[in-house]
Formats: sequence, C-alpha cells, structure tokens
Amino acid sequence: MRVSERELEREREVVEALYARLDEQRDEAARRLSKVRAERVGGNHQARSERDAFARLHEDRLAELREVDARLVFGRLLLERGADAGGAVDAPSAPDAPRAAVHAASTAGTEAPPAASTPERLTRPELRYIGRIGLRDAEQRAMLLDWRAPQAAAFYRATAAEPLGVRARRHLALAGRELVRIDDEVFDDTLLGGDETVQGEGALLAAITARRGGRMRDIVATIQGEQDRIIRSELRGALVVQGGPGTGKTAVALHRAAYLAYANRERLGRSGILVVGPSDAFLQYVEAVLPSLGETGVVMRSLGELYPGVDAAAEDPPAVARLKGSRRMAALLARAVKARRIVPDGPRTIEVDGERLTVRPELIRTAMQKAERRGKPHNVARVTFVKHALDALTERLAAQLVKGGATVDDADRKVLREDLRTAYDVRVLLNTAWLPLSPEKLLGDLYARPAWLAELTRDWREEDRALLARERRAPFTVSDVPLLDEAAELLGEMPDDRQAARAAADRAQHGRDLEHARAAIADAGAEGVVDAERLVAGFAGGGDGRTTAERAAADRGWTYGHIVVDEAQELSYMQWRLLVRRCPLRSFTIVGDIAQASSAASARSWRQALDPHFRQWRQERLTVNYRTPARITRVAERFAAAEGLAITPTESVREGEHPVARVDAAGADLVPALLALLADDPRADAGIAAEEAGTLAVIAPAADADRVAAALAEALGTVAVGTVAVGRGSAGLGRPIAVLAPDEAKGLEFDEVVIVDAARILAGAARGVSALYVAATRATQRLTLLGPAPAALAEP
Ligand SMILES: Nc1ncnc2c1ncn2[C@@H]1O[C@H](COP(=O)(O)OP(=O)(O)OP(=O)(O)O)[C@@H](O)[C@H]1O
Repeated sequence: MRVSERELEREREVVEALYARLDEQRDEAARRLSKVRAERVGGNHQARSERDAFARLHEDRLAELREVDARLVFGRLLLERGADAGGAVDAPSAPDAPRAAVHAASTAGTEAPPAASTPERLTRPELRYIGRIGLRDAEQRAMLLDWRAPQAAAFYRATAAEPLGVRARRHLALAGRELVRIDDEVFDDTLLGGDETVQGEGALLAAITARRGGRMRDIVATIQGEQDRIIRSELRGALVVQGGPGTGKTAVALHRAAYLAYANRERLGRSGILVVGPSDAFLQYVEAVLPSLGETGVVMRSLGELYPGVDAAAEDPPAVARLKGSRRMAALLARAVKARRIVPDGPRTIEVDGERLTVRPELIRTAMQKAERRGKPHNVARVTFVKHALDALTERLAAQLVKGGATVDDADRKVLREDLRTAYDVRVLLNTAWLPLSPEKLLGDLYARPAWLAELTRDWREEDRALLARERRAPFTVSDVPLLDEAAELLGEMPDDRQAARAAADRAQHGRDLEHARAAIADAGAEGVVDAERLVAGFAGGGDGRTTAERAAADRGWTYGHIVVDEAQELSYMQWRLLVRRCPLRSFTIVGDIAQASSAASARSWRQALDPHFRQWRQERLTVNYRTPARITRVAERFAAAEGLAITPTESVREGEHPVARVDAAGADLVPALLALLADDPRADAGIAAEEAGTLAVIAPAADADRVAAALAEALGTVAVGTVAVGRGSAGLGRPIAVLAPDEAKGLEFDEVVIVDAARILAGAARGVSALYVAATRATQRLTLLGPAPAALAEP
C-alpha cells in the first residue's frame, strides 16, 4: 500500500516546522553570540575571561546545531492513549541533560521573534516525533524528542509481540530538508486500512543497501531492539559486546558513547569519554558519527596515541609485538627501574670544600631503604632518598670535623648540609646511586643495551632478548606505547617535568574553575542555559580555553569516566593495563569479535583478555549481520569452519544478488588480471567521487599492497585533475578504490571487495585464518577472489 499524498503533505508540514524551529534556535545562538561579543567589560581580566567563555559557548552551540541539520527528524510513534510509552513527550530533566534545558531556556526572557505556528500534529499527546536533538516551541511545548531520551526507547524496541504502548512506528526519510518517503510498521490491527496505516519499503533495508562513501554513517534512525538495549545499558561496570562481522558493534559502541554522554552529562562532562580504535584509518572512518549525533566532546584515540607526546603508527613484527604485549614486560620494567638504584660496591671518597670524607655503602643503602619504604614511584622517592642521604652525610661530616677538634653547632650543620648538597662529588655520588629517569630513556636503554637487558632477564631465552634489540634513536612503535605508560607509572614525574607538573596543576585549577563557573552562571541568571563544564572550557585564565576532551587527551594522568574500546579483541595484556589505568572505576564498553583477532599479541578468549584486569564483566551478543549479504556470509563462515576458527555465526538480513566470484590468475599475472577486472569499473574513472560511484577495496597480502597500489595508480592514470580514484591505506578511505592490507581493512566496509591472492594472506600473516576471514566479510554487495584461494572459500 502506498502512502497517500495527503499524509505525506501533513508530515512535510511537521518537518518544515521543526526545521523552522531549528533555524530559530540558530539565530538565537548567533544573536546571543554577537551580543556577548559586543559587550563592554572594561579592563577586568576576570570579566573579560568570562565574556570569552560565554562567547565560546554560543559558538559551540551554533556548531552543534549545524551538525544536526541532516536528518534532523527521522521517526514518529503513534501511542496508545495513557500507555506507559505514551506519556507526555518530555526530555529528561536537568542537570543530567542540560542541552535539553538549553532549548527550553534559550527563548525565555529574550526578544526572540515569534515562533512559526506549531502544526497541530506536533502537540498531539499520542504522537511523538523523534530526532537527533530535543526541540521545544516558544511556549515550551515539546516538539521533537531527543533519540537518547528514555521516552524514545520505544521507537527502537517496540515489536508486534511487545508493542510497549506503541500502535504504529513511522520512519521519515529525508533528502536534505525534504521529506521523501515514509515507512510504517503497524502494531495495532485496527489501524490497518486508515490513512496512517501504510506499509513502506523498510527503512532498515534502505539504510543497509545504500552506497557506502568511505565514512561510517550513524544508524540513529534504524537502531534495532537488541542494539538499543546495549546502547542504553547502565554506565557502571564493564560491558562486553561480542558479535560476528557486520553486526553493528562499532555503530552500537559509538551510539552508546553519545547516549552515555547525554544521560550522564554532569558526571561524564567533567571526566570525559575516551573512544579507542585500532588505527588512524579506523578513526578516520568513524570520526563523523559522533558529531552527527550532536556529541563533539568525546576523545578519540588510536592505540598508538595513548601516551601523550608519542604518535606511534609503526607496528612491530608479530613476534616482537607478542613479547612487548605480554605480562612479562610489566615485570621486566619493574625490575629495570629497581636496577637503576645502585648501592656502591665499596667505600667512596668525596671532597667537600677541601675536606675528604669516606662514604660507606651502608649509608647509601640505608637512605635508599628509607626512601623505598613508602612505595612511591622512582622519581618521587628519589627526593626522599636525597634528603636522607644528605642528613646522614651531614652527620658524618660533622662528626669528622668534631674529631679534628672543631666545634659544630646547629647553624654550622645547616651550612655543612648546603655545602654537601651543592658539592660536585656528592651530586655524582647520589646520581650514580639513584638517577632521575624518563620513560623514554628507560625503555631506550633496555632496547639499546643488550648487556643490561641480559642481566635483567636471566631466565629469558636469548632469542627473546634479541627481539627487543633496537637502535636508540628508532621511533617508538604501537606496542611500545603501553610500555612507556607502564614506565611512566613506575617512575613518576621527573623533577623538572614541566608538562606533567602543569597537567597536575591544571587538574586542580579545573576544580576551582568549576566552582567559579557555577557562581558566574548564577550571577548571570543563566542556570539551565549553560553548564558549568562548558563554561570552564572557555575560561581564558585558568582553563586556558581547552575543553575537557582536549585537556584529557594531553594529560597522561587523566582518568576518564568511561572508555569505549572497539576491535577490542586485538588488545594485548599491556594495552589493557594502560586502559584500566585511564579509568580506574572500570566503566567500559568493550566491543569486538574474538574470531577476528589477528594481532600477534591478542588473546584467544574474552576471559583470557579481561580476567586479569576486571573482577567482573557482563556480556551481550549481536547476531544479525547488517553488512554482508548471506551469500558472502555463508562462504566466509564455511571457510572459517574448514580452518577450525571458532566464530560467532551471524544471520544476514538479506540474501544478496551476487555470487562470490573467482578470477584465475597467479604470480606475475595477478596485477594485470586486477587491472583487467577493474578496466570497466566506473570507480576506476579518475574524476568520480566515492559518494557517486560507491567504494571498492582491493585487499592484498601486506607485503604486496604497496606494489599493487602503485601499479593501479599508474595504470589508471589517476593523478588527474580533481578526484584521485585510488588511495593506499587510510588515504584510500573516501576514494572510490582503496588498496589495503588485511589488517588495515579491520572494522571498515566497502560496496565491493576484491581479495588478491587469498592463499598468500592465509599463509603469510601471524593469524592468517582470521586475517582472511576479516577480509572476506568487508563487502556490502559483492566479493571477488582474484588468484589462488583456499577451496573452502567458495560457494558450494
Ligand atoms: N540498526 C542498523 N541500521 C542500519 N544500519 C546498521 C544497523 N546496524 C548496523 N548497521 C550497519 O551495518 C554495517 C556494519 O556495522 P559495524 O561496522 O558497526 O559492524 P561491526 O560489528 O563493527 O563489524 P566488524 O566486526 O566487521 O567490524 C554498517 O554499515 C552499519 O551502519
């Protein structure tokens, strides 16, 4: 049954009214911004800083309102009167959702123009429109409900079996600001036949068959019930989401981050949320999702970026990565730090102002023991060591002088102590015993001084030690990042580490700023309009203009309120250790698929990965595959079974049109065969955009990917004016054709995938079966195997 024109027309009026309201809110924010900018605040620094803070706030608000423009509204519920889900449309109350309050308050008490009249539909209690943000009309009546509000959950969860008070659910499909299609699902039979009972083409199917453009899109309009339950699961504790490829784990993880930020704004606004992904390419792929959901304050980092100051992209060879990721390294680092505290092997003679003094090892040992007793990190405990050593040396020197006939009173002792403190010999003595160390220096020494490493690792095999050998100046790798962090934890701040000191001072200042901001907001009568956290972000003085997210990202000692880990199956023991330090409360969302683990240091089960770090965790499963057509899924799962890889089978939502294709070629013929395959592909045309042509990934063995990309680029003559058709690695995202190694394809998806030399991928990688399984499950439409491929990887 097709939707009637009349019905479409009525909904168009609603959509128009909602956009009109959005525009009003934007104008309002712009007006407030220019008003604040024009304010004369005199020379008072505090006042200026507050004015700047308010200005930034309005700028942010404007930016946010712009981000939600596309598909502002996407759903409508028709509710039973008086049903639970059908209560008055409302957003959660402040302070947990100040953004809703911003809408409410932004028109109050200002000279905003009269709002466009609200269509009657928007005020009917049995109708509830759902969108990216909440909106209210000028009379404070709810017009649009934020998808994260509790009352919106029924939109995602109602089923025919369990309608939750919903009589019908409607999806509104917009192109730009125009309503183009309506899809209805009716749960109440009595509605059938009426004007509002039309069944349309499934919004979900439309979303999942849509062409991909190289960037992940949000799924806010079509979140499924099982996904919604995970998204809204409580903040506390560690939640593991296990699911096969394409089941929406990444999508769910990102929507959960947006939901948690909304539902716990007060708490998480202060501490922040960290989203961790496997690589830069992956983060680039997903980076647009959170802003499109109205969330700009989440910190996103790859595993190579979790130690401030180091941006590691290079991976170690598998054996090295496995060793560096292992528990053994934590113990080694602890031993290395301890080994840098050295009691002299015999008496040392030092000279202080012409006086020679013999220092016995016991004096140093005793000072060391006293300093170590409190269990402080190396650099911090060193201060105590130096204090005790100087006290003891002063006593020894005084005793020697008295013995020589001098008298030494308290004032003299002070002078002696100062002489000792500044004496060159003493500095050498104490530094040799206990040197302040940076994490970079410690790790660099371990790698570059084989003799020292051998001393520390007597129970290791020689070949393991050899794996760590590295030139001192070689850049740090992704697997070094958690080791640097571990070392930083053991060492503590360097005495002259200004950055760390500033970060600590900053944290303290932040607390004071928050108090100040609350007072400023109360003074300005802006309670509910502005939240203190955002205002602090704008303080030019103590807050230095950085948001919580920026501040957190730069501070190694920052602890987040929640951490979302995607592709979590890849993490090593040492990487988990680092993450738990960043969130000691252990509030985590951990999504991944153990069967897809292909990094050398990854675990074989969630228990193995998590039990050492989490006392308890809860697990959810996702089983419906929204990406891969069943024809491809069956092939990939058959292959996994043949290779003995334990996978979580998925149920594809569609059968797919294209069989998995095979093209014969081998050796030197592989690249020419690939060129022939792509010769007629519209995507090979330089000048066409990915959004127009759709995307294709060529997944080749890691060792061949560069060569294949170069050959393709040359043959297609793609460095043309305008768009370049082919890109290698992350540079390929957003281009019509991307050439990737299997590892780089992790978490991504493309309309079409061509796997080059699958047999070599299987044989070559550390976990070749997983690598090939990942590669085979990236396509949304079509999969082609070019060259040698295992027999099981084909339709029976
Ligand atoms: N409810 C939904 N509505 C529309 N599209 C969806 C839905 N859930 C998932 N998808 C789409 O399915 C595809 C796969 O999702 P996603 O990348 O999150 O899966 P994944 O489980 O992380 O996969 P992998 O393990 O292979 O990385 C994406 O295009 C995503 O937008």
